[in-house]
This record gives sequence, structure tokens and C-alpha cells, in this order.
Amino acid sequence: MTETSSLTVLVSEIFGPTIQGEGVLIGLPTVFVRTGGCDYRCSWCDSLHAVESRFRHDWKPMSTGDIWSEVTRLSGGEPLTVSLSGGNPAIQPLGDLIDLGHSEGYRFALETQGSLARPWFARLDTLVLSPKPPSSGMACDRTILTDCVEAAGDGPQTVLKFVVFDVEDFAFAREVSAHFPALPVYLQPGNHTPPPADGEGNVDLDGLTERMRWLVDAVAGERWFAAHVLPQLHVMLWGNRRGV
Ligand SMILES: C[S@@+](CC[C@H](N)C(=O)[O-])C[C@H]1O[C@@H](n2cnc3c(N)ncnc32)[C@H](O)[C@@H]1O
Ligand SMILES: Nc1nc2[nH]cc(C(=O)O)c2c(=O)[nH]1
Ligand code: SF4
Ligand SMILES: [Mg+2]
Repeated sequence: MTETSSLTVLVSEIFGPTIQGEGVLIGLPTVFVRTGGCDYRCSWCDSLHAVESRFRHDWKPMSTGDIWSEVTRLSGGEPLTVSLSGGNPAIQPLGDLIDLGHSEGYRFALETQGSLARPWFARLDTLVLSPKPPSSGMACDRTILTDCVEAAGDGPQTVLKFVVFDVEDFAFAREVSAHFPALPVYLQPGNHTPPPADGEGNVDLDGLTERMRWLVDAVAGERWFAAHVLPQLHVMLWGNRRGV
């Protein structure tokens, strides 16, 4: 085992194996490590239990070794892809976890909004940058987004993933993507019925399907043939449940 530091990571939940429901790794079995705390407050965030400070008492400071024990327990010791999400996982010191997992044959994907660049991004296998569109109410700092892409360098496969609710979001996705012509682009329809942070919440499947069709038409209409359009598969299968 690789020696690990005494830094702790604030963890909201560890769950799986399930399938990665979004973007470039869709369908791939994965264990999720969801960290607690975020520097953003997106209006439609579907993971508020890992964002809002009223839930911080549910978050646990864990050592790299403790996180790793849980990941290996859940995966039965069989290497798979670990998805690091949050909250914003870039806030946490995750470099040691990545190194430890790699030493045992695991792979790592990280989902972040691109608001904090970390040198350890270069040690990931997949970096999913999900800049926030106008409907989120957040402002995307293009300079820091570029820093994230540069921090990752040639290490991981870096991709862009945009949530799209409306025409303004679509235009934002188009414009930001144009700045990074080398990065694959994934578009997913926004979920209008994210769960209340402390409850279950049913999903508006008809609304999602309608927005998904609209998104396909928008991509086809603009001849944006490099874009991938995907639903949140886990939301279609299980609704807005936690831990899936
Ligand atoms: C919960 S976030 C956590 C990681 C990071 N904070 C981020 O936003 O990328 C994981 C992914 O879920 C997406 N997401 C959050 N709320 C959503 C919603 N209501 N509909 C569709 N996607 C959503 C985010 O845009 C991001 O791509
Ligand atoms: N199955 C599944 N796929 C996901 N892809 C991104 C997720 C996230 O919340 O970061 C997520 C999630 O929570 N569950
Ligand atoms: S950046 Fe991600 S986790 Fe943070 S509020 Fe937005 S969607 Fe939620
Ligand atoms: Mg989610």
C-alpha cells in the first residue's frame, strides 16, 4: 500500500457500485465518493445534501485510508472506476486517494464545475469539467476554467459537460466549447425536479424527455455534430434518489 498523509477529506456519502449515469463514462460501473461542501449554489443543484451547510453535520472527515477501505469493501476488492463528485470535490485533498487507488489498479473520474484548479487533476483518468450555465445563477470564470484544463494537461481525458435548461444555456455551452476545440462535449437536459435536499422527490420524466428532444433538435438544427447529447440515465432509472 502507498503511504498516505494525515489529511482528511470531508465526505458526504460513499455508495455503489452503480452505473455512471452521465457523460463520457455513462453506463460504466462505478463507486461514488461524494465530498461535502461547494463554493457554488446552483439554483437547480440536485445534490444539495452535499452543498448546503445545514447538512454539514452529516459530512464526515475521513482519512484516505478510511475512504479506501469503504471503496474496496463496496467493490469487493475488484478494481473499477471511482467517481469523485460532490459538492465540489476540488476543495478536498484527493491526490493521495488517487495514488493509493492507482497502486491497486483502480481508475478515477472527477466531476467539478471548474472553479478551482488543482495540480493533482493531472493524476486523474477522467476529468469532467461542468461549467455552470446562466440558468444556474452562477458566473463561470473562464480563466479558472482554462487553469483547470491546463492543470490536467495530458494526464486524464478531459471533457466538458453542460447542463442545458433553455436557449441561453445552449448558447453558453456552444460558446464555451468553442474556446476548447480539443475537448469532447457532453450536453444533458436539466432536471427541473431535483430532490429536496432532505427528501426523495419524484422526477418529472415527461418534462425531461421533452427537454431531451428539444436538445437533440437544437444540436441537429445548429449542425453541432461534435456534441454528445445524453440524459441522466440514473435519474431515468431511479428518479431523484440518493445513493444510486
Ligand atoms: C451535483 S454536481 C457535483 C460536481 C460539481 N459540483 C459540478 O457541478 O460539476 C454533478 C453533476 O450534476 C449536474 N447537475 C446538478 N444538478 C442538476 C440538475 N438539476 N439537472 C441536471 N444536471 C444536474 C452538475 O451540472 C454536474 O455536472
Ligand atoms: N449514477 C449516478 N451517476 C452520476 N453521475 C454524476 C452524478 C453526481 O451526482 O455527480 C451521479 C450520481 O449521483 N449517480
Ligand atoms: S457546483 Fe455542482 S454541487 Fe455545487 S451547487 Fe452547482 S451543481 Fe451543486
Ligand atoms: Mg447527481
